[in-house]
Amino acid sequence: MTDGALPGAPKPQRARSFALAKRLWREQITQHKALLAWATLLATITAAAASGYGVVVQQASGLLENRDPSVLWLAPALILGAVIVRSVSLFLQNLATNRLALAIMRDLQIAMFDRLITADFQRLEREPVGAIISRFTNDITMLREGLIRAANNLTRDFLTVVGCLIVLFWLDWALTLVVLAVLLLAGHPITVIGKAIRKRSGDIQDQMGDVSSFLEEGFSGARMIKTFSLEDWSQTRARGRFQQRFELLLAMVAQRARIEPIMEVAAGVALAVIFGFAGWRALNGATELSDLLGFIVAFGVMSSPIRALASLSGVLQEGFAVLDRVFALLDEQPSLTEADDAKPLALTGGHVRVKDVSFQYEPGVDALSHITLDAKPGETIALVGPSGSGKTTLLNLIARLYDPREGSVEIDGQNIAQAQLASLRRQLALVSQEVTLFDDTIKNNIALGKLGASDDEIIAAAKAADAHDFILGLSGGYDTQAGPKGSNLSGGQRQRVAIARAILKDAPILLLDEATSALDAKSEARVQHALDELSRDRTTIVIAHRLATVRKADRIYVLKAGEIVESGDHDSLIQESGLYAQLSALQFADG
Ligand SMILES: Nc1ncnc2c1ncn2[C@@H]1O[C@H](COP(=O)(O)OP(=O)(O)OP(=O)(O)O)[C@@H](O)[C@H]1O
Repeated sequence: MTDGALPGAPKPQRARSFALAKRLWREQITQHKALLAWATLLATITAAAASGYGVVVQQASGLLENRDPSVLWLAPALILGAVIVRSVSLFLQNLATNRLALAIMRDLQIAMFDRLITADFQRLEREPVGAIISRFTNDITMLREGLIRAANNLTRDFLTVVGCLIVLFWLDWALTLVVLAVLLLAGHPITVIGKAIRKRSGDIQDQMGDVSSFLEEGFSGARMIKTFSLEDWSQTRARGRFQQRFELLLAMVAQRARIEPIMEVAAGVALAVIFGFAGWRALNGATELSDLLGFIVAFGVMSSPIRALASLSGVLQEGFAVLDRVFALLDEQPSLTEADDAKPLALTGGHVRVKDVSFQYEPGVDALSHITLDAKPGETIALVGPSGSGKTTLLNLIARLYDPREGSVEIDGQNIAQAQLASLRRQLALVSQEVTLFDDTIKNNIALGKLGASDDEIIAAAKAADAHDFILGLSGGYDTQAGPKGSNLSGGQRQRVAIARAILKDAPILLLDEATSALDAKSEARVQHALDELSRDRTTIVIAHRLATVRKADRIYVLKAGEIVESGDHDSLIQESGLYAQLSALQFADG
């Protein structure tokens, strides 16, 4: 270890920025080679035209000094020529760099979406939806701005500065060295400010994610907030977050605002030096006036891109902070993966066996411990138990949304951890009390059960789910929009649409989380009828809340604190007078 860094220690910021920029270049920017070449060419033309101003002025002044009449047409022509070339190339370059930045943002968004939509369920559950959305909106906007500024400044402005410096050296190398020394002195504080901005920028993006998830939660819980009169409470919470945002952004702006004055002072000092140094030499006859004029014009042209480059360091640091987040997301590895030699699940009847399964969400805390259960083809198995006993977790393990820590889940004798995920999920239909409908037509919502299903198949599924009549009663029939999260439908209607979707899927194994939400008696009867229809001839594992369901079940497993404490049919469990008998007395009292 020559640099004294500890193994595994975070890289210094500069090395990290370099690595991020290199990766962005390799993975994203070079995907658009033609656009990149075009933008660079235009930036070079723009820069050359700008740095040419100094030469034009120097030549024109020389002609004037010699009283050469050609100055009358040559000087304006050269200046106009340079202006026109610069304007046109500036316009085209702006278009090209924006296009490049937008294309990179599009590609990053696609890559982020692909990564997230295929990520583990556990990972998706961990991050609030608002924070995920903020990655696609706020992060990407910041990155786009940074990239456009970088693309413009790093090429055009950097080349302009280089061009001007060449002209300056050509006109007066000694003076140029003095000016450079002044400007380099200003570079140090700007680097320090850039580092501070980078640190804050990461915090700002995290906080934006927090604000977004707060907004998402707040507005999706509008019904609760209104009925509990929680508007004031909500406003207070919102104010706190917006205030925090205000303070974070203000601190950032205060950092950024220091850059301009530093550059202003540096430019002023440089100009003073130019006049002092050059004036002294002009008085001694060592400098021509035309050279001095040319020098001042070239310096003037150079100072605006130098300022832009200085403020760019802040923007770049913000961009790097976001880029860090984006690449960290793209590098996430799913923990739940498909084995290399995974085979499609070959279904013979839909026999589900859970063998000695244990699972933990938090290390050291068993959410499920040594669970063994058996659901033979066509059987209905009921899971019953107090809240938090692990029923939902068990269904999630069967759907392989999580992998068990110990033990295995088998379907028709095949360990699902060794089967191709898509083939496993094809054999399962999950109907949860939390219905997911999209803001699309009812027809399309049902068709998600089997993409490409014919209208006849969709209608048959809706009929079996007892949804056909209510759908026909809607103004647009099957083409009625379900509204955001299905808000145009009633709770019972939403559930029947979800059941129709599961019927259309026609999977041999049904995982059912029975609705506990208060549907009115008529609505509940219809949903129940639809569920009975769905579970016929399928292996059904149901989190049961109704007496009718448990009575009908071939076997009931009673869970308590992640363990199966009793199993058997309704009558035998009642006779045992254990937990089931107690739960049954409480829970199914009405039945
Ligand atoms: N995503 C999670 N992260 C951490 N712990 C979790 C998570 N989901 C559930 N748990 C914990 O695991 C245990 C089992 O939860 P689970 O949701 O499976 O219970 P349940 O029997 O379905 O409860 P309910 O009937 O109330 O829906 C609980 O103690 C719960 O707090």
